Amino acid sequence: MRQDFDAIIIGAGQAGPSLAGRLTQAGWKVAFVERKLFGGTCVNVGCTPTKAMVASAHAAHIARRGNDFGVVRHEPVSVDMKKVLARKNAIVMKSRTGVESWLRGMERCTVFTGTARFESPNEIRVGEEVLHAKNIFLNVGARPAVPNMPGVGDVPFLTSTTILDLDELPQHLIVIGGSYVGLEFAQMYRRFGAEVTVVERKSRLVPNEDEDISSGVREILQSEGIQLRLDANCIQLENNGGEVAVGLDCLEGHPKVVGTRILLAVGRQPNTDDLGLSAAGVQTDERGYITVDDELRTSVSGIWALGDCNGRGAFTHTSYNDFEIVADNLLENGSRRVSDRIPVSALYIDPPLAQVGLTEKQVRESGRPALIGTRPMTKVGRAVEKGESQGFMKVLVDAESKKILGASILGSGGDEAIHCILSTMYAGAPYSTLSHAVNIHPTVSELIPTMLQSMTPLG
Ligand SMILES: Cc1cc2nc3c(=O)[nH]c(=O)nc-3n(C[C@H](O)[C@H](O)[C@H](O)COP(=O)(O)OP(=O)(O)OC[C@H]3O[C@@H](n4cnc5c(N)ncnc54)[C@H](O)[C@@H]3O)c2cc1C
Ligand SMILES: NC(=O)c1ccc[n+]([C@@H]2O[C@H](COP(=O)([O-])OP(=O)(O)OC[C@H]3O[C@@H](n4cnc5c(N)ncnc54)[C@H](O)[C@@H]3O)[C@@H](O)[C@H]2O)c1
Repeated sequence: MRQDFDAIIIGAGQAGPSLAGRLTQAGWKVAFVERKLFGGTCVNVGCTPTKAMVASAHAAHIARRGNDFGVVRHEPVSVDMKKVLARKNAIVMKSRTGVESWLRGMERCTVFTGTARFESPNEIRVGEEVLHAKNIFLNVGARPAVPNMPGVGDVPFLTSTTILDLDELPQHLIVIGGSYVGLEFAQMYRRFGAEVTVVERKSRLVPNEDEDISSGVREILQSEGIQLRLDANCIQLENNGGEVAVGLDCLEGHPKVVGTRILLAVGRQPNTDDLGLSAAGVQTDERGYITVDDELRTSVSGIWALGDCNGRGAFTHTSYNDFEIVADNLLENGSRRVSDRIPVSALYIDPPLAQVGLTEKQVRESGRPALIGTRPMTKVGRAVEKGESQGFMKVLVDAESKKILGASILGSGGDEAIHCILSTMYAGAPYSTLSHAVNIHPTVSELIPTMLQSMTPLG
C-alpha cells in the first residue's frame, strides 16, 4: 500500500531525528525509517559506549597510579569486564530509548522499522509498505570496513562494534589500524589489563596528523607498555592453534605477532550498498559515499544526504551540523554551507589529542607566510598539578591576516581547551583577541594566550 508524506528520513543517526523534529514543527508530515538501533552509531556502537569504557579505563589507570598522589593501595588493581560492560550498556540504553521514544511520540511523524530501499526517486520500500514523498533525506551512516586482507576469512576477528560485547579480558589484543578507533581501544584494553600490540601499515600512528603529534601519541602509548608495529605492509592473518597470529612485513621486529584476539580498526564504509540508489539515480563516488554539493543536495533533486554517508565528515558534530545546514536552508531560507565548517576533532586516548583547522604540514604545503607557537604541557600548571603533563600544544597563524589557521593540543583537557581557539577562528578575529584574553588560573586554556604571545616565523 502506498502512503504519502512530505518527507521521508532514512536513518536515526545524528542528523535524522533532529531533522524530523524541525520538519514536523514546521508542519511537514514525515515518515521516519530505522532498521536497527535508534541513535545509530554514536549512541550505540560509537562515541557513547567507547567514552563510557574510556572512563572505566581511566579509573583503573588512576587507581594504579594512586601512589603518585599519596593514595595507599594494598591490593593490585583488577578490572571486572562484566561490570564495565553493564555500566556502558546502561548509559547506551538510556540514550537509545530517549531517541526512540522522542521519535515515536513526535506529532506528524510516523516511524517505520525495517530496511529502506529506493523504488524510484520519490518512493521508498520498507517491507510491504511503499512510502512516497517529494523530499527524501538519507542519514544511513557507515559500518566498520573489513578489508580483503589475506587470511581474514580464516580467523575470528573483532570490529569496533563486536568488541563492545566482549565481556572477558583478552590476554593479548592485536589491534590492526593505528588511528581513531584502534588507538582508543588499544589504550583502553591496556588499562583494563591486557597485553596490546598495535599494527599500523604506515610509518607512524595517526598518519594524517603532523609528525610531532604522531611521536607524542607514540610516547604516551609506549609509556603504558603498548607494543607498536609500524610500516606493517603485507599483513597476513593466521589461525595459530587456537591463538591468532598476524604475519608482518615490517622494517624491524619479529615477522609474526601472536595474540588471543584481533581487532580490525582500518576505517569504515558507507551503508549505501543496499539502499537501491541506482533506482533513484543518486550518484556515489568510487568508495560508495553519496556525492553531495555544498548544501548536501545529492545528484537528484529532492534527495539530500547527511552524516557519514556523504563522506564530508565522519564525526557526530559534523553529522549534526549537516542537519543544521539542511534545516536552516530549507525552512529559514538560509544559505549555510558545509565549506563554512572549520574541521575539528578529538581522539580520545588519555590525554586526548584535539585538532582544529589546518595541520602544520598543510600550512607548510600552502606556502603562505605563517607564525608558529608551541608549549609543552609541562609548562601548564594545572596539568602538572594533576600529574598529567604528557604532550604539548601548538598553534599556527597567518603572518599577514593574523588569523589563526589551526592548532593541536595533545594533553590533559585539550578536547575542551581547543574550543577557545575554535571560537576565535569562527569569530574571524585576529590572534591578538585571544592573546590579550585573561583566562582562568589554573586551567589548560590559560597557557593559550601565553603561547600566542611568543610566536616565531614558521621556518
Ligand atoms: C568506535 C567509534 C567511536 C567514535 N567516537 C566518536 C567520538 O568520540 N566523537 C565523534 O564525533 N564521533 C565519533 N565516532 C563517529 C560517529 O559515531 C559518527 O560520525 C556519527 O555516529 C555519525 O553518524 P551518522 O549520523 O552519519 O549516522 P549513524 O549514526 O551511523 O546512523 C545511521 C543509521 O541509519 C540506519 N540505516 C542504515 N541504512 C539503512 C536503511 N537502508 N534503512 C533503514 N535504516 C538504515 C542504521 O541502522 C543507523 O541507525 C565514532 C565512531 C566509532 C565507530
Ligand atoms: N574520537 C573520535 O571522534 C572518533 C573515534 C573513533 C572513530 N571515529 C571516526 O571513525 C572513523 C574511522 O576510524 P578508524 O580508526 O577505523 O579509521 P581511520 O581511517 O581513521 O584509520 C584507519 C587506520 O588504519 C590504517 N590501516 C588501513 N588499512 C590498514 C591495513 N590493511 N593494515 C594496517 N593498517 C591499516 C590506516 O593507515 C589508518 O591509520 C574515524 O576516521 C573517525 O572519523 C572518531
